[in-house]
Amino acid sequence: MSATPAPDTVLVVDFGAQYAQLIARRVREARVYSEIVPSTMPVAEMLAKNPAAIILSGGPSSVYAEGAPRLDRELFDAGVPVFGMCYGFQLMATTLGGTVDNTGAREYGRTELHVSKSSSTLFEGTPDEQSVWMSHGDACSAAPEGFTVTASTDVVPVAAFENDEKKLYGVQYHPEVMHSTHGQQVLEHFLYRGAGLTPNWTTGNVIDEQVALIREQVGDKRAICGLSGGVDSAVAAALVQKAIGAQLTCVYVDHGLMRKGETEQVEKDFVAATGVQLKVVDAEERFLTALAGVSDPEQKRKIIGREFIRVFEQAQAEIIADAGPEVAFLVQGTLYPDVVESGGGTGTANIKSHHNVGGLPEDLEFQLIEPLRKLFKDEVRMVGQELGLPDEIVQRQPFPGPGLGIRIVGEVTKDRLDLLREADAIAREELTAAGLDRDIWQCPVVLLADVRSVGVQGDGRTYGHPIVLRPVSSEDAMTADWSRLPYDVLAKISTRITNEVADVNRVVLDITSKPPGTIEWE
Ligand SMILES: Nc1ncnc2c1ncn2[C@@H]1O[C@H](COP(=O)(O)OP(=O)(O)OP(=O)(O)O)[C@@H](O)[C@H]1O
Ligand SMILES: O=c1[nH]c(=O)c2[nH+]cn([C@@H]3O[C@H](COP(=O)(O)O)[C@@H](O)[C@H]3O)c2[nH]1
Ligand SMILES: NC(=O)CC[C@H](N)C(=O)O
Ligand SMILES: [Mg+2]
Repeated sequence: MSATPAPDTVLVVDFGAQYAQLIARRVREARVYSEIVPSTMPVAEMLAKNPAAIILSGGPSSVYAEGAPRLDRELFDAGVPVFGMCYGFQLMATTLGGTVDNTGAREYGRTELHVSKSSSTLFEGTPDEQSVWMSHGDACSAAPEGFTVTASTDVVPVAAFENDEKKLYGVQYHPEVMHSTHGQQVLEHFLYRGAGLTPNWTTGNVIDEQVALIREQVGDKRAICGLSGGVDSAVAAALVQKAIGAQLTCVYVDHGLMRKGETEQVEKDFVAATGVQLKVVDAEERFLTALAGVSDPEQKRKIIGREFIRVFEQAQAEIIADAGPEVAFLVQGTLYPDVVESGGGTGTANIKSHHNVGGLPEDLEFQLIEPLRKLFKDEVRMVGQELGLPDEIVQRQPFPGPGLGIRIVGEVTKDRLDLLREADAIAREELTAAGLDRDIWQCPVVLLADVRSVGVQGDGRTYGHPIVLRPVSSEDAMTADWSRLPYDVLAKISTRITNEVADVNRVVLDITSKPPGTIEWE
């Protein structure tokens, strides 16, 4: 059995850009399949992938500096359409004989672009004056021979160029960010007009392709899937179930770090929607014992990651003991950003150990099945919808695998978890009642267990803990902004938490974007 042929692929070459993933997403939004490769990959290897087009990302280096990442000229002579953005644009310029240096013409942020050739491939049908997002200190002062300059700004004479004959295009700005008002249109012009691609990639293709692959991989063995109630594992499980039906058993680990009502919800919603076999493991004592006395965030994360796998192994043994073929596979809801961040990117720093990637023990007894590892969250939601999962599952806000364990700043204890569960339930209830669930990406509720402050309640002195509300808006959790929630909703949450949750006498709002803050506090 063979899977469907690989779709036309656009390679996004990552020069250490903040936005390489965003570029890949925007290409997919244009319904063309894209993948990210590091700029250290030899050009021959890139071309061997037979890309339909190549996009060169931005990056922090200066093209003229020693040791700056470069590309073999062969890439531009191979007949593959190329679109350079910022550093990629500058690299294309210098490699092909143009001039780039530090002219003092720096631009950061919103900039007015003057389009001089609106009939060009990239700018056709876009206005002569448009807002674009710039972030550069170097500038191109002369385009390579054979290129037409198609746009400028008040400070840079060459802000875009094209060589239609060779299918080479470049812009100094960042068309991938929202603030570039016609960015998506320009990108689509490159893909459809420049590279001649057809917008036909859909998440539907992914389902057929993965179902075929998984059937082939699993054969007549069995698989388990860690099911958290979250979107990723629910969609992964539904996809694998479509492929191998009853050969799949889902395992939900109640590690005592879940929110109020979560276990019941998984049992009710997911089993009702899919009819999947579900094994619920009560592992609260095991996790809380392992976490006793630990307050360092990374240590907590590693302990939780390790205990998860041990529970899956135990479940595996129990399922095998029930008779039937070997349980050889572990299904995970790993997404593309997880994969890129844990090694694919160029020199990305390790900010937090995520329990399901990188944190897996060396002696893992399972082969992994990760059908979503090429997809972004919004695409996973689309796959879920196509698989017929209900909105309550597909549109759920993300909740981290380590659960409330990383929302208690300080040691994790049963009492503190119970307290936080109450506060979290109130916040969620009020946000839902106010109809705000779709407006926010997620709203962590955090207990500062080692902080106390003085309060007055019922004419008496209190010395209680603060609760932090962290509502954020985001597209993919890579960057986020704090949500401007209506004051009356915040007031209601604050009043209810301080009235209803013992030992909490203060509610504070986190108004930090990401960066510099992350979404979770630990
Ligand atoms: N309580 C749990 N029981 C079993 N597996 C879990 C549990 N929590 C997390 N996992 C596993 O870890 C993986 C990663 O968790 P993560 O929170 O990133 O994804 P998710 O919960 O499926 O989706 P979402 O990001 O929407 O919360 C899940 O896909 C799932 O396989
Ligand atoms: O499954 C998970 N395991 C983890 O260890 C983990 N840590 C953070 N998150 C979620 O990831 C997103 C980004 O979070 P941060 O800004 O805190 O890094 C947010 O959506 C977080 O809720 C996790 N999810
Ligand atoms: N964002 C970028 O790609 C910047 C490119 C280059 N480092 C500059 O400053 O001009
Ligand atoms: Mg989750």
